Amino acid sequence: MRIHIATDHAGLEFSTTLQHHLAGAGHEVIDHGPKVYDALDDYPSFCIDAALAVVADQRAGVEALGVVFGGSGNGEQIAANKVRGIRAALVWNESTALLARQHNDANVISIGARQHSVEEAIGFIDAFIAEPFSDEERHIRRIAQIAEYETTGDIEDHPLTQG
Ligand SMILES: O=C[C@H](O)[C@H](O)[C@H](O)COP(=O)(O)O
Repeated sequence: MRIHIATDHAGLEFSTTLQHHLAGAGHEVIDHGPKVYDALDDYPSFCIDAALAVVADQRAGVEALGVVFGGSGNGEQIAANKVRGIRAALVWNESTALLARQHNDANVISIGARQHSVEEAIGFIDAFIAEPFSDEERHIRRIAQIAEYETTGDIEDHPLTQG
């Protein structure tokens, strides 16, 4: 699996540990920055670059996911979700990591590096990467509705459906 990583100053130390961990697990890790510590750096460009790379890889048929993190993970998730085709999930425990894949087919995980120990966060990321999408019809339908809005700027009224 190719894993695109981005953070900001709040997650830089964690990023180094995480990259070693993922590479050791056999993943191809691509670091979208930052490369050096700057307490005044801004997360959007790093996270958007990583998200664009995930979408480009997936469109080309390459198995790829993204990992973004900062102090809270909130801004990083917001930035990644601005990229068309990205479904970035803010994850804070193992259950949300698994559900992000099972229900949402999330292709980016966002984590608050100031909210967890490195070991805890690595556990969430490993769980996220290993978990497949459920492929269940109701989840496919809901993801398609989000994509419909993303593509057309419009969303039909979808009547309540069983499932
Ligand atoms: O949502 C944004 C992230 O949590 C940032 O990592 C955070 O806002 C950075 O905070 P500061 O600039 O105070 O270190």
